[in-house]
Amino acid sequence: MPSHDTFPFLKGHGTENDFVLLPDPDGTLHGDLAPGLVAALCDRRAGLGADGVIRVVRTAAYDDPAAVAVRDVATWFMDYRNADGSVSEMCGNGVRVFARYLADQEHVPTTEPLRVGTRAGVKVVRFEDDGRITVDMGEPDVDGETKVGVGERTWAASNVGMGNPHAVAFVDSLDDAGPLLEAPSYDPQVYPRGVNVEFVVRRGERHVAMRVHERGSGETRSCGTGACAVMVAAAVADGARSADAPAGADVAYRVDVPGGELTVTWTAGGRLLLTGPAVLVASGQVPYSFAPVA
Ligand SMILES: N[C@@H](CCC[C@H](N)C(=O)O)C(=O)O
Repeated sequence: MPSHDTFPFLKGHGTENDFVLLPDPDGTLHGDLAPGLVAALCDRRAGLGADGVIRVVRTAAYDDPAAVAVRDVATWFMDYRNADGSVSEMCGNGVRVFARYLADQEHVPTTEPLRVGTRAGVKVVRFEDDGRITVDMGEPDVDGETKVGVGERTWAASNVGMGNPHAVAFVDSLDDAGPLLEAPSYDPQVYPRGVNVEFVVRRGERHVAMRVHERGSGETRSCGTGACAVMVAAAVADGARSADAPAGADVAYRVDVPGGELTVTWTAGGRLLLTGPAVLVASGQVPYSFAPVA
């Protein structure tokens, strides 16, 4: 039962990339959203368990420059935090779950495009007739080759920016990267703020499968920005699109992740559209006494 001793939460996921949502329309939780609280909420044994926390706040109620900058065009801002409490610019699965929350709980219309503020700019969301959600993820930043490693093994990787950083490595088998209990190694000069690393195999024509180790969260069951980065690396490697001259016909890839299936379309105009499911699974109240003191 809601009370001033508790704050509300919801739990949701997109292809099993799971999130704790904290409805905070008036921005009253901001001061309390310390990294320690985020990490405690995401703890799978002692907390609610999640890959990240998404605070749902009105742009008008948040003084982050990214929210202030988009107040004229977006009512809502996705304040995304990784499971370790760190801040990220963007989350492709999270923004679909965020949109699902707004539709179900805040009654935003699903018949027209929804503009969501994020630290990577405004994302336009469309609700599909089949229940899936499509997000215009913008134009990728394709920035050459780098290297990633796990233990003794290293792989060439494509550096693809999706608002957040990604390194995409094609491997012979998804098992090659091992259990991914630790973050893969990467070049800190290329990625001074860390990186999300995707391992990819081909499954067929315009069909790939991936695993991901997410910056700040470890191995997860899916990553929407990661699926976009993987699609871009695959389309460029296949000659389906060129990194330098992305204009052409729309190209769509199916991207399998451990938690399901995503579709990424690289439009003729050079933008990436990410389509996939988004569900809310639970809601409840967290006692303020749960919050760690430090
Ligand atoms: N799972 C997300 C990405 C979340 C942020 C990422 N870990 C980062 O630090 O950049 C997605 O679906 O895109």
